[in-house]
Amino acid sequence: MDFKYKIADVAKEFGVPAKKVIETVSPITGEAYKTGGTFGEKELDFLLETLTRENAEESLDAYLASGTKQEEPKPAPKAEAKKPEGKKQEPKRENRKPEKQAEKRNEKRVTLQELAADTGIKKPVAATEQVKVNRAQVSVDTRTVDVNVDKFNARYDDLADSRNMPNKRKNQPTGKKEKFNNRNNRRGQQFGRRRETEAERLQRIQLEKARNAQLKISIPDEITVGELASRLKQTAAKVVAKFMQMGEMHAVSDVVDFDTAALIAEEFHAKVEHEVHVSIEERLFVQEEDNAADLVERPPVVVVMGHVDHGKTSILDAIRKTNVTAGEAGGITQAIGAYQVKSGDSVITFLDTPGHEAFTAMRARGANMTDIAVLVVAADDGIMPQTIESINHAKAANVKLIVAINKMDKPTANPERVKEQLTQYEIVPEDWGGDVACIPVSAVTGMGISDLLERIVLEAEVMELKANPNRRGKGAVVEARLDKGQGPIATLLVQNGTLHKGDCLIAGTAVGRVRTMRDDKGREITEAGPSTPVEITGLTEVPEAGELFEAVEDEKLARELADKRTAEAKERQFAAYTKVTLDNLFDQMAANDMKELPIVVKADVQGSAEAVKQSLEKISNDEVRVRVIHAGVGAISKSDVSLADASNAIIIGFNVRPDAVAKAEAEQTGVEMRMYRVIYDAINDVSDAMKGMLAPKIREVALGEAQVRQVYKISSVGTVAGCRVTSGKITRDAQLRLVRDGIVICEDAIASLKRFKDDAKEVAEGFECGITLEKFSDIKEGDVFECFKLEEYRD
Ligand SMILES: Nc1nc2c(ncn2[C@@H]2O[C@H](COP(=O)(O)OP(=O)(O)OP(=O)(O)O)[C@@H](O)[C@H]2O)c(=O)[nH]1
Repeated sequence: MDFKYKIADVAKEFGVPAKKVIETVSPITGEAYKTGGTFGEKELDFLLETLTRENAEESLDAYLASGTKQEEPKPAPKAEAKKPEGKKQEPKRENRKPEKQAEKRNEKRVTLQELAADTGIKKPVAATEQVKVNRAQVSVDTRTVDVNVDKFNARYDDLADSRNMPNKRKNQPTGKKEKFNNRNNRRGQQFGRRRETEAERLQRIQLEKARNAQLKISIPDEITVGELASRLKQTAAKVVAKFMQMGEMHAVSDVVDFDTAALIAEEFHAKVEHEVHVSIEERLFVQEEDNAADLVERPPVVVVMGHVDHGKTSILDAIRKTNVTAGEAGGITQAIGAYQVKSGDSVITFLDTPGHEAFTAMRARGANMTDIAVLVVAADDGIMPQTIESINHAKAANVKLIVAINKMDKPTANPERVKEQLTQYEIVPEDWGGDVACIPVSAVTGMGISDLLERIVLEAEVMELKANPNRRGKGAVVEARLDKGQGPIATLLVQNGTLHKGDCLIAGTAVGRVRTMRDDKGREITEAGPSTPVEITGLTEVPEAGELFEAVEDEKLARELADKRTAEAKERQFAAYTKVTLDNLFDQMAANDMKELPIVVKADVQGSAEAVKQSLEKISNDEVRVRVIHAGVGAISKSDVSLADASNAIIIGFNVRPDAVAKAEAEQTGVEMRMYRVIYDAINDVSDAMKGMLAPKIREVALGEAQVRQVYKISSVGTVAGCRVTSGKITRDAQLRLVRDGIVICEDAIASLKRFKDDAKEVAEGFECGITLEKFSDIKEGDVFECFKLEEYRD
């Protein structure tokens, strides 16, 4: 910024006539000035320079010595020190010793151009005009104090680097004139004050910091000692020492819980906050439990199971028909995989997914939709393998069981036999003193169907099934498909809350807004309460049956969660999902606090299945209870694998093999299947696994075969078999099995293996060798040596 100064003011301040100011400046700049006019900084600088030189002291020593001179008012500028030019030169001069100054005080003629260049004035001036300047003498004449230099120099003060100031003062010669000192003192005080203020300010800030900066740290549920130390801004050693003072020994890598860490942190006077990690799920889904006051009764959700051809579909049809005749509007146009029927004033929701496979497959995905399972048993057929499976699947899911003894219209119907058979599977009918309702029905004649419905309603009342309709809808996907026109269509069962048209929901990795919503009769509806099955469109992709869904407020967050789930699913594909296996049982017991080992047993005959089941259940110990959730006969099927998958069980096969589908399913789901031929081995393995001592499996690796061509008896060595290696190789450290006419005679180790007279490590195919065995000597010509080694392996 270019400052303008009034010439009259400048003259006044410098104590010289305005005319002199003009006369001094004008020759250099070449401009004409008026007394009442103004000029800029450069002119002022030049004026200062000239006046300073004119009033310069001959000798600084003399000047310093002349104490009285200080009183003499001199019309010299004294603000020079603050002018840029003066600033540039003054420190040089001040730093010089007086002698040096004297040496250098040679007068020198400086041309006006030089001076102008010095002062930064570019305007050409007459070369002849010369000003007598003594450069070495450029000094601050501080004797005149009348000049109000601050007026001109305030901006320099502001710009002045306070760091330079102390030096400046330090370099000031002592014994200056009083006024000089005074002014300097004043300035010194001024700067001193500023510095003091700065120091005070820093001190104050530090004090404040110390006071307020009581360290605030957040500690998660668990934290390592090292991490705690770093959050406390302490060394780990100090924190460990603090633990020791409190009577706890911890290493830096040890993990301590929140309470312990908080105690230590408080010892360091830190303020502790509990660090809570909020997952997307926690932010997205309603976390509060429903208030008891908000809960209202909801219809029971029922599924029908049973052996093939015992009449599941027929019963469901009969139920629907009963309902239609009862005047249900909308007719029989049941469009979706779940529907509601009325029994009296009550409503029952049926899942139209007959069979325990679908039921368990859904359960495997986390959906526990069913409250009651109707077990259909044909009165003429009695309990069949799939009936047993159904019983076990229902038990594993902990659902209420009602038995429908079907085909009662048939003359061969024998309900009593069915009841009797049921007791073998711990299902005791009511009329035999148990708690399981057995309702005789006929899907063909419709007999007993209403009794069955009434019974379902009764059981539901006892179960006090309740839900809160005044919350965002959540539930499970019953089934889903892709429609060419409408995109993904999903049948959902609302389990709690109310789902509205337009709601945003997430089901597994599928997100979207409910575009259309239809009930089980195909009617458009706008909202669906608890236990209501609906068919919706609007999802981005087809969710899997059994997937849980929930309506959410934040669609963006829901999409984020869907992405996260997709990524997790991919990760799971790569990292094998750790299912319980006998190999990892012990670790899983420790890590997951396992209290129960569920097992599915399959055997060749019922007798062995029962025997295996009982023997296994007996080996329960204090930590883990072995529970056989299903013991069946026949090859291991897909249904067994899905049951094991849903219940995190292992499968034990006794004299049976898995079928191809089950094998593939087990591989995919990571369900362990172990096959045994001896019950004792199965029992041993399970009990060893429970103790964490499961021996590794051992298999035989065939190395080669050799045929005995000749037998020599040598007194000092024993029996030597002269052999020819017919396949593979014979190695010195391997085991040998002696086979004679297809019968294994013995297994032994090789005592010596020689090629001619030399010891050999191994002999390859086509070569001859001499073999002696460690124990067995009755070797005969024509015997075959099978060479093998045993190898440990894990599945
Ligand atoms: N007599 C008589 N026959 C019945 C009754 N219920 C079902 N059936 C017959 O039994 C056969 C099988 O019935 P479904 O309803 O298909 O049996 P399901 O259990 O659903 O069979 P899957 O779907 O193959 O598992 C059909 O031929 C029915 O007509 C009944 O109460 N009485």
